[in-house]
Amino acid sequence: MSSSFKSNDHAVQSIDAEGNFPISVEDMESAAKQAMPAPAFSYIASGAGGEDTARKNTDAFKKYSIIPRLLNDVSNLDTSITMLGRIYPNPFLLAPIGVLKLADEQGDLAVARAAANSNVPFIQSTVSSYSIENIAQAASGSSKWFQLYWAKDEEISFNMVKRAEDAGYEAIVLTIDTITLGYREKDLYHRFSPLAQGYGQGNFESDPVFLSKLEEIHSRTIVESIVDNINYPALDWEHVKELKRRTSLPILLKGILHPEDALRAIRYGVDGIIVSNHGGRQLDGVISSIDALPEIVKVVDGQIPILFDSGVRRGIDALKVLAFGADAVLLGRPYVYSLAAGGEKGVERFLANFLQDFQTSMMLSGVKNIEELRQMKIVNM
Ligand SMILES: Cc1cc2nc3c(=O)[nH]c(=O)nc-3n(C[C@H](O)[C@H](O)[C@H](O)COP(=O)(O)O)c2cc1C
Ligand SMILES: O=C(O)C(=O)c1ccccc1
Repeated sequence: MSSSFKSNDHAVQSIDAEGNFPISVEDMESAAKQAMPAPAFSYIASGAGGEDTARKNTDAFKKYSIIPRLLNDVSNLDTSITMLGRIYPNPFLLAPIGVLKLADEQGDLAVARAAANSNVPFIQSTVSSYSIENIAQAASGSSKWFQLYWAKDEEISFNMVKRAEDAGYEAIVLTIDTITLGYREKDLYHRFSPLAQGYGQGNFESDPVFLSKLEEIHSRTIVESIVDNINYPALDWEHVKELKRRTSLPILLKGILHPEDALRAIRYGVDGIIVSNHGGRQLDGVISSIDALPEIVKVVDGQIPILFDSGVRRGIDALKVLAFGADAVLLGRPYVYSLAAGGEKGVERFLANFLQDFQTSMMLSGVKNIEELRQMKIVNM
């Protein structure tokens, strides 16, 4: 029960003496709320505007149902997928989430280690609390991707992409829905900006290109310069072309909601898309991610991988995403709550529970591998 996970001096203590940890995401969220100052918790949990889209993301899952097949010997489950020329043991990745030090002093380092120990790739944010090199070292040998917020001064972006390549990252995720930060009423009320407080500068304070530019503009602090750089409303399809010229890594676009944009991504030679509304944190009033998915799957027609996030809370949600024909699922807020509630061990617990929930759901749906799962019957009733 969440009530037994009271505020803690250090997050790891919220796994109590008996080794208990919250099971449901709802209880993890309560534990995280108790472990963090109110503005920080609210930053993570809330959405933009009236939070209608954030609410819809989770609600919309409930209206879809799976129709299971039975008597299909599911004693040997295979949860692996092949994507972008690699085999991944699970159809899950950890969504890029910035400023993770808000939840735990070890931030991304703890998450990257837990992800590595759980065989789940970690997507590192541009505005992570620790640097690409720190994280590569903390979780060496594991699968990692890099998420890019295009910088106004593009030499900074290209250098970060190069650093990710050098550190062995496997793909670049260009986030296209955050050309300016969403209008987040709760953060405005709390006057809370984690970037301004220095939680998101791991990749900048370690970047020689960024630092040399900073010296050119003496009046700017690191923080002012980061904020100025990642606000980039000029982002356009031409930048996608340019990014393709600059890296040999696969490029995925994160934040696709319109089928025409999915098709355009294919025309521009993009390697994959992530159907996402940023967890309802950007434009309130946009379609829920799961409602956007089926039409996109239809037009993309298997040409490139389709990944998905926003609203996945349980194994059955992930099952529905894959049943609609997506290739992989990104987990977001739940792992941040588990980090705040229990540090690195908390994230490991959450991932173990989530994978168990997912595998149980697969078995009870009568599918033994992800290809069978993607053919499963899903209805809106
Ligand atoms: C606190 C927080 C910070 C985030 N930071 C980033 C980021 O730096 N880059 C990015 O592409 N998405 C970021 N996201 C969005 C996530 O990648 C993902 O799209 C979203 O969390 C999915 O919704 P869900 O958490 O409700 O499942 C952030 C989300 C949260 C909650
Ligand atoms: O809060 C977010 O959703 C996000 O993407 C972000 C953007 C800038 C800094 C930190 C997080």
